[in-house]
Amino acid sequence: MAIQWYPGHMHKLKATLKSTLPLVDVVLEVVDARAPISSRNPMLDEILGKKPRIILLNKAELADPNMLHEWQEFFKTKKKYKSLAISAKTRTNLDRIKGEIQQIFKSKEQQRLRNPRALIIGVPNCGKSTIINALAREHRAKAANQPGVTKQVTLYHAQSVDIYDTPGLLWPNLEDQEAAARLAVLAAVRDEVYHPSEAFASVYLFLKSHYADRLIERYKIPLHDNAHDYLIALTTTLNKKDIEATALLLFNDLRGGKLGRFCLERPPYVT
Ligand SMILES: Nc1nc2c(ncn2[C@@H]2O[C@H](COP(=O)(O)OP(=O)(O)OP(=O)(O)O)[C@@H](O)[C@H]2O)c(=O)[nH]1
Repeated sequence: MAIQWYPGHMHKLKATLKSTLPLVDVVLEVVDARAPISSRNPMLDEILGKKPRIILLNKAELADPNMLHEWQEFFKTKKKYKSLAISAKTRTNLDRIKGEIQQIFKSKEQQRLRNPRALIIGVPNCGKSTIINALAREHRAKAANQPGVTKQVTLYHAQSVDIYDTPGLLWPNLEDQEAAARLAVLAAVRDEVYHPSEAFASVYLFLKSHYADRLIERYKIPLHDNAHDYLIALTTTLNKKDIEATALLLFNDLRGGKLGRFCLERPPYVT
């Protein structure tokens, strides 16, 4: 698969975070609730160090509720950060983000002098801008360049919290091909950079073991042992041009909720 890691990005990420982290009280790390590990950059742990962090499992309204619950339990066991399942689209749990930020900020001396400051970070398409818009509503204001902060960072004054945005800064760990495939299915990487049939092959067994009934109900054909045979059969049934077109159609059905709420991975300790 042609999904690749871009080496220059880590250097830029480290440099930008080095100048921005001292300015903020908390980091909001946004992940996709349907693949919370694949949509994280594992090096972020090391770079963020001890900075208080809240992991936002966004797009929760699209995620399989049972698996989402497993993920929430998983993140609860991690002492390093808090976690919240949210939906920027349906505005679920957005007030709790501000509540959690304020709790972290409470221990700071400056609390009466200024708003808490949060840095929002996450891989492309995880929903950062939508979250900022939803949090800020009519109070949103984009500030000019901040001294000492690279141009990569923008400050928004939301109501009762200031949010630093980092567009295009964090890239997923695309060296892990399985994780990259999940991101491809979730539209977190551009369609041109991968072969849909290969991405589908990576998620097929997971879909087959957890969502077989939904696939059968929607496409009315039995599941096959391997992804390739299944795609060939489905291509004939749906009268598509080739298996790439069929895999893309399937992704669009998944992304559009036509196969119901789903996740593409479970916490490591769940078998
Ligand atoms: N269903 C659903 N869609 C969401 C949610 N949050 C964001 N989206 C959608 O996800 C897509 C990406 O959202 P953005 O806010 O642009 O994501 P971003 O992280 O700022 O993306 P980059 O600018 O690429 O870094 C958009 O189509 C949003 O409408 C959510 O909670 N639920």
